[in-house]
Amino acid sequence: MTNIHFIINPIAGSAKSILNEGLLLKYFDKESYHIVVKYSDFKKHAIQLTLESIENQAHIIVACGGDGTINEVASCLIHTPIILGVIPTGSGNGLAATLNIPKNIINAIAIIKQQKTKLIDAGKLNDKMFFSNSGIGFDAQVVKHYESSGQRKLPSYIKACLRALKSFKGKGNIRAHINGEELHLDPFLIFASNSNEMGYNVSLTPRASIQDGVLDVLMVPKMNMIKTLCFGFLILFKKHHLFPGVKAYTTTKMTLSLSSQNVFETQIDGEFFETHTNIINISILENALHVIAS
Ligand SMILES: Nc1ncnc2c1ncn2[C@@H]1O[C@H](COP(=O)(O)OP(=O)(O)OP(=O)(O)O)[C@@H](O)[C@H]1O
Repeated sequence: MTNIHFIINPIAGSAKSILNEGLLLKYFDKESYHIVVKYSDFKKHAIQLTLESIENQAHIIVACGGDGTINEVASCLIHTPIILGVIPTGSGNGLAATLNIPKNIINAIAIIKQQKTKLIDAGKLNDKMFFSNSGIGFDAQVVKHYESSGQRKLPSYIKACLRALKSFKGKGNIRAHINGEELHLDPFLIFASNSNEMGYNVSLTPRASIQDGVLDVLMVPKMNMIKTLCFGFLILFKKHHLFPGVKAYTTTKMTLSLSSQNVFETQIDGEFFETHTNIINISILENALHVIAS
C-alpha cells in the first residue's frame, strides 16, 4: 500500500485548476493507495503540511502548484527517502518542464502512478533551498513587481518585466568569488540555475542539468536600455551567453558580497526574498532529492 499525500496550492496559476480530492480519488484506487489530500491556506503553509505528512509516514508527497509550492514541499524532503511528485498547476511551471511532466493534469497523474524516479541536485542560497533557480538583480526585481501585482498570469509577468526594466538601478559594486576567480561587478543579473527552464519555455541556462552536480551561472553586466533589449532578444534564440560582457560558468559554489551593509534582494524559485546579510553563499547539494519524472 503506497501512502501518497497531495498538497494543493489553490491559488497557483489561474486558480482554476480542475484538480481536487474527488478527481484524485478517481485515479488512485483504495486497494493500492492510502491517499491524503491537503490544501495550503497561505504562503509557506505547504511547509507545515509537508512536515505533518512526513510524520504520518508518507511515501510520496505530491506538490500541486508551481515552482513556489514545489520549493516549499521539496525543501522538507532533502536527503530523505520520501519521493516528491509534481502536478503542475502553477503559472510558469519551470521545474515540471525540466522533469518532462506535462501540464495536462490527467497525464501528470499517469506519470506519478508510473513512479519512475530520479535523484536530483538542489541549490542552496544561504539557508534556503532552490530546485530550479535563484538570482539577484533584474530577475529579483521582476519577481518583486510580479508579486505586488497580485496576478499570476503571463501578461502580469510581461508587465512586471517592463516595470523592472524602467525602474532597475542595481546595487553596484558586488564582489563575486567563483571557481577561484574574484570579480568586481555592477550586474544587471547574476543567475544561478539547477534546471534548464525558468517557465513559459524560457531559459537562461539551456545546458543546465538537474543531475550533473553543478550549478550553471550567468553573470550579465549592467547595460544601457538598447543593449538590454538586444540581450533580451537573444534569449529567445538561446544565444544570450554570446552577448559581449556576459559570462557563463558551471560551479559547485559561489559567494557574492556587498561592501556596504546593504542586504540583497533575490528571487528563489520565482519567489522574492530579501537576505538578512550582505553576503550570499550559493552552493549545490548533489543527489539531494528523489523525484518522479517522465
Ligand atoms: N491559499 C493560499 N493563499 C495565498 N497564497 C498561497 C496559498 N497557498 C500557497 N500560497 C503561496 O502562493 C505562492 C505561489 O505559488 P506557486 O509558485 O506554486 O504558483 P505560481 O506562482 O502560479 O507558479 P510558478 O511559480 O510556476 O510561476 C507561493 O508563495 C505559495 O506559498
